[in-house]
Order: sequence, then structure tokens, then C-alpha cells
Amino acid sequence: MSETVTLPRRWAADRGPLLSATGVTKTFRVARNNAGHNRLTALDGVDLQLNRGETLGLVGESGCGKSTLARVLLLLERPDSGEIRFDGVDPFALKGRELLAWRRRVQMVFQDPYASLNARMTAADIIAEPWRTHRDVMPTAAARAARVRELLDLVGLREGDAERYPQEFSGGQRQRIGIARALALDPEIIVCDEPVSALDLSVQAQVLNLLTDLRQQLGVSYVFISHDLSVVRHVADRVSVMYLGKVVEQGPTEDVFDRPLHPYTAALMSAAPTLDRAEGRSRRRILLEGEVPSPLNPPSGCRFRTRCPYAVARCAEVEPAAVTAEPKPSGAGASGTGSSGPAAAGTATPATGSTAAPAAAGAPHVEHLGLCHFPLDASGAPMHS
Ligand SMILES: Nc1ncnc2c1ncn2[C@@H]1O[C@H](COP(=O)(O)OP(=O)(O)OP(=O)(O)O)[C@@H](O)[C@H]1O
Repeated sequence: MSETVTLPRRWAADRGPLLSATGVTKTFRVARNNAGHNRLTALDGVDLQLNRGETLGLVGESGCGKSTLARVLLLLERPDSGEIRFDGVDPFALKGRELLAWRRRVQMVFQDPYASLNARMTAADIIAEPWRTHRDVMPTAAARAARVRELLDLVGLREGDAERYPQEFSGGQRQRIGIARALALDPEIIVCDEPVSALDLSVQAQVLNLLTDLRQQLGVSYVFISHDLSVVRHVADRVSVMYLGKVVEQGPTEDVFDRPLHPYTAALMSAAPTLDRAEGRSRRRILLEGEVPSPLNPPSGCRFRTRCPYAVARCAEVEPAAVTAEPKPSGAGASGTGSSGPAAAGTATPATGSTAAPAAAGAPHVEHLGLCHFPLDASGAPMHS
């Protein structure tokens, strides 16, 4: 492999917000059995932030809205309400060529490298495909050919691979072609939708390492969707946990995995595989019963209540407030901000009337969106009843 690449480097010292969603709601019209239509709420007031150069893991059970959120962040799906800010701009306020130019900045790596690559196209044609839509990026055939060679090199493939067809490659190599295609437009953000779940375990680590290397080299940011929590723990700087169209908790990966505040997160994490045997033995498994309710008819109040081991009658009436638990300086109460009013973790009561979780002394910053009435301590036990 050659030592240098000519792709612009953009490793950002500035880790401020690059892309944010505020109160994003997305509904779909779905046909009713007999007649007429219902509206299905796939995203319900989602708040999310992706910082420059970071990997944000997006986790949650099937149907919770991860792909819909990804499509909104890819600027492919317009939210019904709420706001997307990308580098300080609302891209949905743009039209035509301007919107197209912004779309270039967010690309996607798909789940299945077997289905997502056209078997009739060579690797070079697949990688060059985005330039057909964005013609100004690589206007000449010579520039396109040179850039394909660079991109092949960048993802660990050989120049000679350019004229081979997808079926001549292994799964891991195909995913490398998919990654090269995503890089062709030199994006700032790549949405990776289960990028390694279709690959053999032995190959998964190689592809994850490639994504990590590319982030270092190019300064690209990732939204990383995965149902595999051990993969998310490995790659993500921060994690957003979704349940039934809402982000219920988000924070630094270690905090969310090791000190979850929301009972849904605690249940998810309690089932996550761990290499640490002692941790695996001591961990209390929280079993969730039943299925995720239909987004056509979500539960009143706290939408997790129908499966929450700690739910009480009040949970049907009250939509939990959003609270941010801050590190608590020794001897002082930590501060928090709720969507329905300010609250101080450990000392204050959110506007809904539920009691906020006391933040452990020196605990790291965790945004806890959708505070439940029975926050859990680090061992998974309710803090108060
Ligand atoms: N175009 C659409 N029309 C109608 N309903 C949709 C549409 N897209 C998504 N939905 C519904 O929105 C909800 C969220 O779906 P979404 O695919 O975003 O979830 P997900 O978390 O990505 O699930 P999975 O992990 O299975 O891909 C689901 O109930 C789904 O059926």
C-alpha cells in the first residue's frame, strides 16, 4: 500500500456539535385494515447530537426508530417537526442543488455487503457511482480513475481489484468496497447501519478497525447503528439509547454501559455480552417481558412502563421529564436541566413530580432523557421506591 493519500485530512481538534436533532418527530401514514389511514409515530421528539470526529452509537430494539432517524440525518426524510442543524445550518430549509450539495456531506455504509453491491458492476464502477449524481466532484475520467485507486488503497484493497466484480470478493472485502463508495464524496459524516452484522466474527474486527483508522485519518464522524452492544461498546464514544421513537438516555459509552440510569438501558446493558467473566457473573440480569408496543398506539405516560419492572400506576399518567445529571462536586448538589423545567439531580424534583436520581459524587456527565420514577443504582437496584 502506498504511504500517502491525497484525500483532504480534516481531523478536527474542535469536537463541537456537527449535526444535531432537536425535538425531531416523524410520522408515517399507514393504511388501516378496513378503511382510512392511521398515523404511525416513528420518531417522537428526538434530541440527539453528533460531535465532530466522534462515533455516536445508536442502539435499541427493532422498530424503535433507528433507521428512520438515520434517514432523517442523511437528509433523505424530512421531519414533520423539530429541527436538524448541520454545521450551523438547517439543511431542510434548502432546496434543489443546495440540498443535494449538503447531502454529499453525509454518506452511508449499508448492512449487507452482499445485497448492497450491484453484481453487474466492477468495484471501480461501484466506488465511482456517487460521482454520477455529483458530477462536479470528479469531472474527468482520469481524475475518477486516480481517485478510485486512492480509495481502494485507503480501504486496504489492491489496485488490481478495480476491475473485479463483487462476487469475486469475500464479505469483508465487499464491505471495504461499500466503505470506499461511502468515502467517494469525501463526507464529514458516515451513517453505518449494522456495518458488520452480516460478516463472520473473524472479519468483523478487521472492518471495525478500518473504520476506526479512517476516522483518525480523515476526521470523519460516525453514527453507528448496531444491535450488537459489544460492537457499540468497542467503537462508540457516546451512545444514544432509543425506545419506541424516543431517545431515553444518552451519554459517554462507558457511563451508559456501566452506570445506566434508565431502566430500559439497564435491561439492555444487563444482557450485553462481556469478556470480563467476573463482571458477567456478578451482573444482575433484568429480563424484559413482552414486545415493544406498537408505535401506532404507544402507551400513555412513560412509554416504557408496560415492560418496566418498576412501573407503578403513576407511570401511566406522567411523561417523564428530561433531566441531565451533571458531575456532582463533593458536598454539593449536581445540577440538571429538564425539558419541562430545571431540576437538580439528587436535590430537586422535576416538573412532572417524579424524583430525580441522586448523582454519585464525582459521577461523569450523563444526559438522562426521560427520567423514570425509579432510577437504578450502579448494580441495577432501584434507588428508592
Ligand atoms: N416508510 C414507512 N412507512 C410506514 N411505517 C414506517 C416506514 N418506515 C418505518 N416505519 C415504521 O416506523 C417504525 C420505526 O421503524 P425503523 O425502521 O426506523 O426502526 P428500526 O429501529 O430501524 O428497526 P430495525 O432495527 O428493525 O431496522 C416501525 O414501526 C416501522 O414499521
